[in-house]
Amino acid sequence: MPFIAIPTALSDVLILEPTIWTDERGFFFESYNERDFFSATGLNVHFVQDNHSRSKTGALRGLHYQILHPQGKLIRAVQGEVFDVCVNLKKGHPQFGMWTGVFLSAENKRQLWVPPGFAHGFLALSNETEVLYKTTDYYSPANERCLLWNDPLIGVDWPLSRLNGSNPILTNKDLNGSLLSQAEVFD
Ligand SMILES: Cc1cn([C@H]2C[C@H](O)[C@@H](COP(=O)(O)OP(=O)(O)O[C@H]3O[C@@H](C)C(=O)[C@@H](O)[C@H]3O)O2)c(=O)[nH]c1=O
Repeated sequence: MPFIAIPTALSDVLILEPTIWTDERGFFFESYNERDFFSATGLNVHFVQDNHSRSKTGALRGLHYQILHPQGKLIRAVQGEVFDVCVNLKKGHPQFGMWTGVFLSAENKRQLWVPPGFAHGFLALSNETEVLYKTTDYYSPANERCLLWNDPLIGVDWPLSRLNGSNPILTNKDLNGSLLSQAEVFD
């Protein structure tokens, strides 16, 4: 099996762990394979966009989602490490408002599958952290929404102790995210 799917605390959110082939030259692995993704998840997804961002230690991006054009995301770090978080925003779902977080790093090569219907964000834990992710729908600025990263009602346990006393670095958009109680969510 080229990769294994590991469940998380949130239903439908999966950690994918690839098989790594190493030899004297270095390593090789299939970072994405549509057929194996289907075998492991039962999902027939179609990715239409790849994104790549670089972040400094302490950069916190999120928690983002798109209404009307929700995106499923397959996320991995190719340099450094992130704490990657998602929050279930499906109205009426038993896990509505619940979060899970996973460390993704260039070293562990883990990927996180975040289905449509979730807000997503990450905290960079090393300088020059590079994150790549595939999305199932296109960027749609008009539908972009931001959930407040530190909404006490959600209570994400960000590993801020890893920042050695510094505050997370956030954009104005992210500093002004909505509280869950006021956020637009998915029907
Ligand atoms: C997300 C995105 C941004 N942009 C542009 C808009 C803006 O000028 C610039 C930076 O955008 P942002 O500040 O929104 O980038 P960022 O904060 O990295 O946004 C991303 O955060 C993570 C957590 C996600 O889950 C993504 O879906 C996305 O929302 O890039 C695109 O052209 N296409 C895109 O798909």
